[in-house]
Amino acid sequence: MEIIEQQKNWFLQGHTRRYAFRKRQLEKMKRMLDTFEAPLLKALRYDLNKSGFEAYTTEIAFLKAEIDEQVKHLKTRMAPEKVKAPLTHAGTDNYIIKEPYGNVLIIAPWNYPLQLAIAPAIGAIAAGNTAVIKPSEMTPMVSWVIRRMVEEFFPEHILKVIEGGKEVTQKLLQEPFDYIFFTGSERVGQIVMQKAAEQLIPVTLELGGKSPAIVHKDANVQVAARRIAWGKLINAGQTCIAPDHVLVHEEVKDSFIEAYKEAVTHLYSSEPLQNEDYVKIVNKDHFHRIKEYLEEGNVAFGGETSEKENKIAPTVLTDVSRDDKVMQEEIFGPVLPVIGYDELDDVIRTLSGKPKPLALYYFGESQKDQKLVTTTLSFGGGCINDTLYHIINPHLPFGGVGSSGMGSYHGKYSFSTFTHEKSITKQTTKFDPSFRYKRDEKSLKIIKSLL
Ligand SMILES: NC(=O)c1ccc[n+]([C@@H]2O[C@H](COP(=O)([O-])OP(=O)(O)OC[C@H]3O[C@@H](n4cnc5c(N)ncnc54)[C@H](O)[C@@H]3O)[C@@H](O)[C@H]2O)c1
Repeated sequence: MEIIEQQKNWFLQGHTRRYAFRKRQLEKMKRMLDTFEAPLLKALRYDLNKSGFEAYTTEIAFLKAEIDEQVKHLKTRMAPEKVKAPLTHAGTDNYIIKEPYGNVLIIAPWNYPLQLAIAPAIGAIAAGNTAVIKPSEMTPMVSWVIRRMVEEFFPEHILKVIEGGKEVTQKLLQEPFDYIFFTGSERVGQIVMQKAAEQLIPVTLELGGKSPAIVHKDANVQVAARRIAWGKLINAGQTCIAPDHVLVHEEVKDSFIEAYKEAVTHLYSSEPLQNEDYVKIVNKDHFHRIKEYLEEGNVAFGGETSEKENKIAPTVLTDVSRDDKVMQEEIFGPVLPVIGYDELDDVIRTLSGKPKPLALYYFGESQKDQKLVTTTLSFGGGCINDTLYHIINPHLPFGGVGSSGMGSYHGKYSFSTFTHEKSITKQTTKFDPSFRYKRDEKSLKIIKSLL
């Protein structure tokens, strides 16, 4: 593809290695977001019915904060890093060169269509790469605005947006990119990794999964319900780290459901489907997929749907079984199965046997139990007594593990994701210790003592 050749050639000329260049591009990105704020908000409303508040806080503000963070630390992150050396290396200098990979491919999903297309690009550009972004075809208006704004602010040999569906992505996956950053489903993540393997292209995979919330008997149930409702219902549950289902101690199960209902009413009124800021389900296929889950359990509250608007009310399902689809698939919608348990150890045992989720949320006051859950179970990241908040801290790496992904980003982790750390030992020519050239007893003794 011609554009990839252009980006590669331009990269090889060395422009992106300079601090001033990178800083300028990041500042330009921020101006781009400012200039296109109104069309972006409109497009997010059109594709997903995101309110101005939700669209700004979860997409635009997030990106601006990420740009500021990268600019603030850019010089330090770019600089070669001096490291220590063992005595065998007396006289040497040892350092790591922060080398950009080159030409990066970013593939984005539809649920935070702006944030998840641009956040990796911020990291890629900060680290000195050129990039091609493939936004999601499922949110066509947002993708169109992303393409238009990037075209207006960036020459295509630095940053280029290519719109299209899976055929376009598959074509792109045949190109000799130097790095692939994919956000999306586990199924497509496997395809991307297989294609990348053919050319041994390094990848980051930001995938999904069923992220559980655990509410133990010593939890502040009101607070837990409010924070779970908030994290579940932002974007109508179409969030990769949304709590997928709740495992709640039997002693507090009823009070949790009651408190969750109150929290939902407080957030979206008693008729959420009438709330004009309540996010819609992205398309009819997903609408029907989620609606079918309602048949699988007992609707404790909610359950209303509007096919005309593609909306599903916040719903609590009880009496689901582990074989139900709702407990097998990533829900990615506002339906919350609530499952009771008696022993925390049983919960840990059950979760240990499942694929590693992208997030896990534990609610409970005992520090011993908090430690037990967070250190025994493997998951991408999460919170104690909250949901989603870990993703907003740029000092924490964000990413999955196992089936929920590999690699991480945000803040310094974005910079290092798009950077090859090249190790250099600079040897002195002032002396040349002879022990390394000889194979006698004395040399061996010296080497042993130095090591
Ligand atoms: N870990 C994260 O940060 C994160 C963030 C958001 C969403 N997700 C996950 O993404 C999923 C939802 O997003 P989605 O439905 O857009 O994901 P998806 O995997 O269907 O699509 C993601 C991208 O891959 C492309 N694609 C789709 N099918 C393809 C194919 N057969 N070959 C090549 N490319 C293909 C799409 O065009 C899109 O750009 C959920 O599983 C969610 O958990 C993860």
